[in-house]
Amino acid sequence: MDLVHWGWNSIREEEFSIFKEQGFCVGRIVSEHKHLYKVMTIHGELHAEVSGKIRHDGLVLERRDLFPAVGDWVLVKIIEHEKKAIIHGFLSRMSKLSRKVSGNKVYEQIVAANIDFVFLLSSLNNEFNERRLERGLVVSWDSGAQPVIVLTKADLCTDMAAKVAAAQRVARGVSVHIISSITHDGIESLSRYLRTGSTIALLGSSGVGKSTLVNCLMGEQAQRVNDIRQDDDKGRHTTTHRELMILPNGGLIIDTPGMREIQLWEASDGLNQTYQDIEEIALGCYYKDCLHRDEPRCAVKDAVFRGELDSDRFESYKKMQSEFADLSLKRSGHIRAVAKERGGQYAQLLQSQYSKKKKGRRTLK
Ligand SMILES: Nc1nc2c(ncn2[C@@H]2O[C@H](COP(=O)(O)OP(=O)(O)OP(=O)(O)O)[C@@H](O)[C@H]2O)c(=O)[nH]1
Ligand SMILES: [Zn+2]
Repeated sequence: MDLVHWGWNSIREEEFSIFKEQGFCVGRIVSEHKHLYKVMTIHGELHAEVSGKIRHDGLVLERRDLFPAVGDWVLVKIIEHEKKAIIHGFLSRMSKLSRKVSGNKVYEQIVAANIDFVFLLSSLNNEFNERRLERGLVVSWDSGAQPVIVLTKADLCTDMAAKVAAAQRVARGVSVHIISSITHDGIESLSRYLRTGSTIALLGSSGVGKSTLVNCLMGEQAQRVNDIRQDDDKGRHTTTHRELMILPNGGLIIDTPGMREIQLWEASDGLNQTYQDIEEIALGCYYKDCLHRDEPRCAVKDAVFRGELDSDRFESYKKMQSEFADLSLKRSGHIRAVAKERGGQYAQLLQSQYSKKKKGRRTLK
């Protein structure tokens, strides 16, 4: 098995060399289900579980970021006679698509790691929504990967020009592709991203056509099997299909269930990158830390008033700004609660997990 097709390169090799000396084998997570993994290694695909230490630190210390995600390069020790592997850690993440876990908990859930491009899918039929595209762009930029807007179901669209213009208004420098996975129109234009070893994650609401696009790109090799039941030595458990797949013409694609809902996790570059126009106008606000709400001499509100900035776009920006502020508050509350319940040491660990992402990122102003 040549891992180059799975995204392995000289930078990874260098990082791995020290672990190699320690007897570790390396592999890439191709699927995950309830902390049971499938890992692609030079020996082929193996079932894997995390080590007791990762499980302990991840669950007891609530360090969810220690669990590997689809796309991660993991360090494993292979148990020959059991045909399985134990994951002891992973190589640094070049990018990660994160969201908040559902419910009241304030944990980061990593849905895909080490991605080069996020294909942000939006269908060109009645579900088309500029505001949703904006949210998707914020999340995509925050991942550290390059977003690409893919407008699907072109064959069902009757007002193409208006919708494409709307998408381009939102895109601001991000490439927009118009495709139909049924007629194959526009599919060829995506080939520039599908280079050997480059990883693409698909992001988009249920029904936008993610699986159909995967099938289309996979061509005749398409083998999307639904969840299957498998017997193994430990009894029956559910395994999922592969979520990281190699495309026949090069490139890898990730399609996981976690990519249906676009949920914010942390304010960082994403908001700035998506709303560069607002950031530029805001340079003219009287107060340096203007939130463009009740402050006097606010250039952004003036621009909306003069009709130079779309008010819906501004509202969507403000809404996400509030959501991020709310998340930040919840995280602080959570850290305080953890400190009270378990002591300062655990709280510090949690704090470091939260602040790790902030490093090197621009704040709003
Ligand atoms: N006409 C047309 N239909 C499409 C196209 N792409 C997808 N569809 C249809 O849209 C429906 C949903 O497509 P899926 O590929 O299952 O959507 P999905 O994004 O994977 O949905 P989830 O798995 O729920 O997240 C299916 O009935 C597809 O046949 C397209 O380009 N044109
Ligand atoms: Zn302002």
